[in-house]
Amino acid sequence: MKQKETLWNIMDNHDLDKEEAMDDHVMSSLDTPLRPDAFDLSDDEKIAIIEQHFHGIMHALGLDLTDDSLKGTPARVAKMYVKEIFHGLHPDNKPYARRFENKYKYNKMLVERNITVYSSCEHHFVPIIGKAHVAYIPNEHVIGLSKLNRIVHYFARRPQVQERLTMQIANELKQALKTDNVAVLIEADHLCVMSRGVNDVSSSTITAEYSGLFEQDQYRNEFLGHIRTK
Ligand SMILES: Nc1nc2c(ncn2[C@@H]2O[C@H](COP(=O)(O)OP(=O)(O)OP(=O)(O)O)[C@@H](O)[C@H]2O)c(=O)[nH]1
Ligand SMILES: [Zn+2]
Repeated sequence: MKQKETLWNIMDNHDLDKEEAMDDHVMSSLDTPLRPDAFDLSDDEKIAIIEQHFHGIMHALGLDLTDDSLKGTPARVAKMYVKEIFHGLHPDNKPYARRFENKYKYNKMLVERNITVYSSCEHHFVPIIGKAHVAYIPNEHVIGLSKLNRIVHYFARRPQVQERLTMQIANELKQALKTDNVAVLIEADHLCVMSRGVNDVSSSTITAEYSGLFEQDQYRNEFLGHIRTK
């Protein structure tokens, strides 16, 4: 049972029947790679372990951890990881997007653009900073505007690659809105490209996912037109 609960916990799909989901669940490439025991520890237990390890990293770098300014850093970093920048690893922190009936029968495109993306590159653990633009064409349901931002923020607050972040957001929107008519475009700067390695401060990365009606040029172009308008 413990194992089953854990499998359920790592799933991002809140719409599936729980038992059915547990029976059917196979890790897909869309899932953030997590161990089955990922949620066996409490946040406080995780913070204590990370603090200890980060202390070790700073020590190995030769830093004096008795220094006033440095001594609190391991605890600060640990708390920041668990409670802030990797907050979206835990399904309990997933935003709940209540569906409302599409009473007005609005059947055109809704675009939420320039949603701030603060994420972390899973290869180097440095920031990815950018903007997400999301759109949908409703069927029977709509959700609150802020939930679109919250869904982006939730998936961004994980170690990520931009492609998977894009797909996870698109997938969640499809489930939350009960429609395939979803578009997600992310433009972002990767600090791992800008501040180290290839040291290119002028390049940026664009990823996009289009499904349902957005696979058609007409809708895709309308979406791209909206996000380009100032
Ligand atoms: N596809 C993809 N690659 C990413 C993303 N973020 C970082 N990377 C790349 O992941 C790769 C990791 O490759 P490695 O060769 O193992 O890392 P590295 O030696 O630090 O590579 P350099 O950055 O080229 O110095 C790098 O090319 C990064 O630019 C992302 O969101 N998507
Ligand atoms: Zn990186």
